[in-house]
Amino acid sequence: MDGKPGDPDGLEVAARELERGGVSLVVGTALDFAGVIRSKAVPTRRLRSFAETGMGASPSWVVFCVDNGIAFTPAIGVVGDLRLRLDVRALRVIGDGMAWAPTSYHEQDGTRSALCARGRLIGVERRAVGAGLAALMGVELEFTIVAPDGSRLDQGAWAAYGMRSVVARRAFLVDLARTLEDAGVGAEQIHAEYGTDQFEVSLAPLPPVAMADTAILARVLIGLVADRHGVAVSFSPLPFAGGSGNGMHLHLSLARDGHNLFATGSGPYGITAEGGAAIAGVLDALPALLPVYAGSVVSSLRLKPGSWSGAAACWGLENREAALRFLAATSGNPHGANIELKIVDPSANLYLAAIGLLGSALDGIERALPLPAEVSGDPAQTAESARLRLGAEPSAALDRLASSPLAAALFGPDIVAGAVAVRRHELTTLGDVDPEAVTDALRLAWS
Ligand SMILES: NC(=O)CC[C@H](N)C(=O)O
Repeated sequence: MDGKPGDPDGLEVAARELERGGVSLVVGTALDFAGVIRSKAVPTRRLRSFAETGMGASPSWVVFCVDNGIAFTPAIGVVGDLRLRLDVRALRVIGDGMAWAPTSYHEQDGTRSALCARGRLIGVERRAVGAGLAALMGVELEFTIVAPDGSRLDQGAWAAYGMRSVVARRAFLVDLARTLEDAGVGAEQIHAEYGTDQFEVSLAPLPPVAMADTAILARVLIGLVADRHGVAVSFSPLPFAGGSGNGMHLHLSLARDGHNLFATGSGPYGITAEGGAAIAGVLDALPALLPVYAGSVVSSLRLKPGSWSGAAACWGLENREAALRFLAATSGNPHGANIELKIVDPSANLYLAAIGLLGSALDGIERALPLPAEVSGDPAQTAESARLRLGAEPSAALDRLASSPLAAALFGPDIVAGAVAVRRHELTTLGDVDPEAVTDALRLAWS
């Protein structure tokens, strides 16, 4: 759209254009630390106000929990008011009379809030640029179609990656493809996954903030289209106990002066010294950052060996059991060499997860860490499999996040305390509940 922040007349003009185009409601989304998409909406006439003044939101918005409880911390209480400001540069018309844009949290004096995960990711992206690195990130969104009440749909038509699965859900998929195209999301694939009624939408690589914004838009649209077809979607990391998990795998490529750090060096598969250091940094930080990537009470149920969720703290070429799958530069890989963090799931706050991945890669480069040994087979079969295992002790992982100097540097102490508090709330309220009951309770929590 034409209106730019600081161009008030432009925003007034843009609002009138949107109204003429049938847009009556402008919705801004914000992710809380539990990974739930929260929103504020205004009549289109109020576009400028949403972008410039922002709409009020209590600081507690960032620590809302999956059950809508609030995990207060010493710094995040009932007093105070933040302003949610719409980033109109990312605004898209999404149909059904609505337009959407991401928001950032600001203080009342206009400065960006220390609790704003999106603002922090903007900072980390700038840090990469300042270090002479071009970072691109891609994301894969897995989800499961369910009945509106969260129960299973008819399963008779399902085959893993099956053509008959596509035929059975074609009305939804065709509408989804068109809706994603109309909103400019840039989906690269829309396909049936392994689990019953599980699908995946993968998005083209973008700079980190744009990637996270676009992924949230895609999730909103997937839910909107599902609703049009009388179904719902589960973005739970494990919708049904004993079934297939939903990942939100994050890809990262890094280039210096146009040279891909994972393809133009003399290490294995062409990995450069800096590329190896980036891989080492990401792996080194994994134990501490795990709750940022896959921290919900159902995430630990997904992170099991043999589920392609990458539950082992290692890397390997095309290794789907490794937390970091390495994708080499080949003619079959149009986006070039990159690393895929497979442990990330849809309960993550994607801004925080992107900060973790990019920030720990930059940390590895700054410390010039050596590339760790590759694990080329199934990590569960190696002698050190117990040491590599991720996700087994969620409470200990929260302690590691709370005391991690890297996490404090990347996210700031207030975000770390808030992120730990929402996950502790889940462990306290649902940690002892059996897998059937907890997957039932949270099936639609991230929808
Ligand atoms: N194709 C795949 O890689 C499946 C991934 C798996 N669904 C997960 O939980 O991450």
